[in-house]
Amino acid sequence: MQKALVWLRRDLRLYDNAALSHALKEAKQVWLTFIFDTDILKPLIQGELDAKGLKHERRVDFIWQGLKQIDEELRAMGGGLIVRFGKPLECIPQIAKELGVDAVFTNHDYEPSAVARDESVKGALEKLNIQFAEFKDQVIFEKREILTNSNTVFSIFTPYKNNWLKTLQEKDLAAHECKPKAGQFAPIPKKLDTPLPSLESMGFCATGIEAYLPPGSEGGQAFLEDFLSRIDQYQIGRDFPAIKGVSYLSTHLRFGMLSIRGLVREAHRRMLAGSMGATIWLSELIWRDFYFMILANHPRLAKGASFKPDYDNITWESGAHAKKLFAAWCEGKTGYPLVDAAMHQLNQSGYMHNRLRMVVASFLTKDLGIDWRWGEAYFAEHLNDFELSSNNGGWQWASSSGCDAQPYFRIFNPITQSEKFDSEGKFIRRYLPQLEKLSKKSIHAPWKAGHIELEAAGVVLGRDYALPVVDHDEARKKTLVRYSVVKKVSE
Ligand SMILES: Cc1cc2nc3c(=O)[nH]c(=O)nc-3n(C[C@H](O)[C@H](O)[C@H](O)COP(=O)(O)OP(=O)(O)OC[C@H]3O[C@@H](n4cnc5c(N)ncnc54)[C@H](O)[C@@H]3O)c2cc1C
Repeated sequence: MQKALVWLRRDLRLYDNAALSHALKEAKQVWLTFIFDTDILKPLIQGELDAKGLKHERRVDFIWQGLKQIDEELRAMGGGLIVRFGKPLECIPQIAKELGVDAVFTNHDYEPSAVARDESVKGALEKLNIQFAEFKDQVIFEKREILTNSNTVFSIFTPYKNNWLKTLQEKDLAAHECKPKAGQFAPIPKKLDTPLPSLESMGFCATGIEAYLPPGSEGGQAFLEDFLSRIDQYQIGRDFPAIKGVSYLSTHLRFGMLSIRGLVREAHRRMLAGSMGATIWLSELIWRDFYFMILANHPRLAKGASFKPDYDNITWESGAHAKKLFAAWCEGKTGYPLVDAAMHQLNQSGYMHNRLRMVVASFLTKDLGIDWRWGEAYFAEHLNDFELSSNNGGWQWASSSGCDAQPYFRIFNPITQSEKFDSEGKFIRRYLPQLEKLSKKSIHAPWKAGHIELEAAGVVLGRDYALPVVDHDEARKKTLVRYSVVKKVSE
């Protein structure tokens, strides 16, 4: 093949990239492109805007900085990245035609809307006699590669994981070599060689995300190295949000700035060498594959369906009261410090620790009685690492409607969760400085503290910090009644 175009989407790296590797093997000249999709980005420009009318959107900034790195790397090798702000269905065939390529190479995306987009782009390219070649890249095993003995897809994690581990071979983890020959990254023809569209020109402002989340493969690699020095203790620290126990790699993984094969290779090797931390971490990476597999096989989940249809019979709170409770949850004003600190972490940084995602999701659905879909949508808007498959999986796990979810009668107590996983209140103090002076006993439930302690700590409840919006014990009883419809339907 003479010429190929690689279309980058959620695989923003120039190493161990399946589509790029195949293109470099098959074509004499290779170009790369990325499209800032107006169908995805335009709806984001709403709500609060800055004085220039620009949206503060960390993910767009993070992607933009990652692309800048790729462009610089490619230019150093004689090529460059062709970046457009438009509709892929129009841009990809147009660029492919102008370059005169024989094929467009890309990696699989499993979200139903992306699958539909790729089908249309493929159709448009076919009309131009241009091949569309797709590859597995962002997971180890996809779609129907891991099946039960009766050839069905798994819906329970542990047997899926066991089968996944049994199936795994060295070739599944081998890196896709991406070594261009001299001149193989072809210079961009003048007509197509426009500068990277600025964030401003697309309606976004710089967010400063790079200060705490260095973008690109370089940033991901630095985070990975830091984590590998701690991985053996992962199982000890991973549940405690105040300590640096987890990898913080989810956003780099989300945008493919790191290769999943590289991460699994590291974890697997260390697991075989006896590291408990690596064993548990590998399990988390398998959860990621699991949820991708679930979404690929159950696309209805992207349309708001409960995995277990019975759960669609639940009547959630509605009306002005529900909206008020939801606003308190979003703004971190529920009066439950661990929940509120977690929501502040999300709002301030775009990240929330896994333990806290479980706590706040349980609180929203089982303490406030609010539909998990509201929480799912809020996370989708605010998480830097937002991934439809894992987010949906996580919310349906917490609300009990998901595959392999926690039983509906298991209701996290936000106070005991706080006492157990933030016993000193260090995480709470970081995000709720107004509670800083409360004792480690009172900080989990300030309304239980005596007047003297509150006064000494300078806290007036209802002024400096919210009074609890619900009583957990009462909410728990209400939830058991709310979920009883599920029990009745299932019986
Ligand atoms: C309600 C809810 C919503 C969630 N939404 C998302 C989301 O939108 N995007 C996302 O990547 N994860 C999501 N998760 C899973 C998990 O919370 C994050 O992956 C994790 O907190 C990211 O931090 P980390 O990279 O430090 O994780 P680590 O603990 O270091 O884990 C390493 C990697 O394993 C994967 N992983 C870990 N836990 C899970 C899990 N439970 N399910 C699937 N993959 C997992 C992630 O890719 C993560 O980066 C959600 C969990 C819940 C309960």
